[in-house]
Amino acid sequence: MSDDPEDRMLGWDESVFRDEHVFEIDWLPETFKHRDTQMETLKYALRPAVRGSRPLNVIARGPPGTGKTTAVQILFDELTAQTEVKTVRVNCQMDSTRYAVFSRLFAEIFDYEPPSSGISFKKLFSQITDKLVEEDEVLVVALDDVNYLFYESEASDTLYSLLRAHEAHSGAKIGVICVSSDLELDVIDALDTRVQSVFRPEEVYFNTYGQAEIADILGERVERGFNEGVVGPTVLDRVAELTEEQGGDLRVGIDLLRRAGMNAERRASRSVETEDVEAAYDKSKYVHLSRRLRELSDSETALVEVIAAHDGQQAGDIYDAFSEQTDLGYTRYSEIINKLDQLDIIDADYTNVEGRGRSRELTLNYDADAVLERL
Ligand SMILES: Nc1ncnc2c1ncn2[C@@H]1O[C@H](COP(=O)(O)OP(=O)(O)OP(=O)(O)O)[C@@H](O)[C@H]1O
Repeated sequence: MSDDPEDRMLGWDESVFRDEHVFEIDWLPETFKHRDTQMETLKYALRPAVRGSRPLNVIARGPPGTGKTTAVQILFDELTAQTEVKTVRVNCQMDSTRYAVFSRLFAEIFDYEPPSSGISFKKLFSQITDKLVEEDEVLVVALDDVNYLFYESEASDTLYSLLRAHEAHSGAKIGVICVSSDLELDVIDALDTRVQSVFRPEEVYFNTYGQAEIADILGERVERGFNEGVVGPTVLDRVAELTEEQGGDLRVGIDLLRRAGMNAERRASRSVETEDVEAAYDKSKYVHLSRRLRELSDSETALVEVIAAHDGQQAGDIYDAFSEQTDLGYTRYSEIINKLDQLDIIDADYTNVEGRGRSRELTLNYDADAVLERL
């Protein structure tokens, strides 16, 4: 083996990382900086629950990766540890219908799944509310990524049932926190009027972090995640800068740090340099895309694949290619297009086509290879 340190490999027991877990997506930060105002409003809204009353409802909005889920998680952990309030966070990407949301509530409240043979929604609903009344419990439900309920046209029914629970079953006390990262979606406006008349939420906005805030927040991860002196201020600033360029989603920064650390180890270096960050950026900048693609159904994934192969073509022509693979009708096809458009995976803009009137042109918002690699 050569003596050149560049050619050396790090031993198994040598690492730039002190604790790699802090770069995992579900790691809950110990300090939650730059979110005091948002946390105060959330606490204000939830305080009645601690006194045994129905809390205020909340809409928490803001771009991806600005700490909305973390805020809810921290508050829910506190409520569970210190009070009698029951809390459930529903991930609406996974549970995107009213029935699925209530099945999740059932499972969390009873500690076992509802019968797999299926029971009517009415029964599911009344078992949950009966139990809350019986135990005199207040339930706070966070509908995380609530925008997915809108994409499936399930939002109004779901919220209506949750918000009217106290009337339908006298005394059931439920508060709702709607979390949305779709800034183009006006949650209240998009609900049926019957829901609007009972939904007057407090609004909490999670603004994008600035570069200095990003560096400050990521600094904590660096301290906990890397050994001392591995990541210097120049590297941290570059990570913060690139994260801001990608819309300020902290996930990009966290992923960049981890990948840069791995790149440094590959070079057998004990410190992370900006070149390791630059090399990681090509992968890290796609964290949004990976996350969105991961949650798609089989037919949605199939359509993304077809669009990748026919990027920029008209919706009608792409449907011809798509229908060779699936037996979905044009209506469902259009719904999937709308969803992919709302998720920013594609653009579906109307254009005038000679002799055919107005038609939608479907283009991927990302490099086709980057998309296909992640499906
Ligand atoms: N102020 C903060 N301090 C420390 N870590 C943070 C902070 N804000 C966000 N994070 C971290 O950034 C990542 C993304 O945060 P989170 O999931 O809460 O964002 P979000 O706004 O809910 O995103 P989305 O809308 O895409 O679901 C998480 O790993 C979280 O720990």
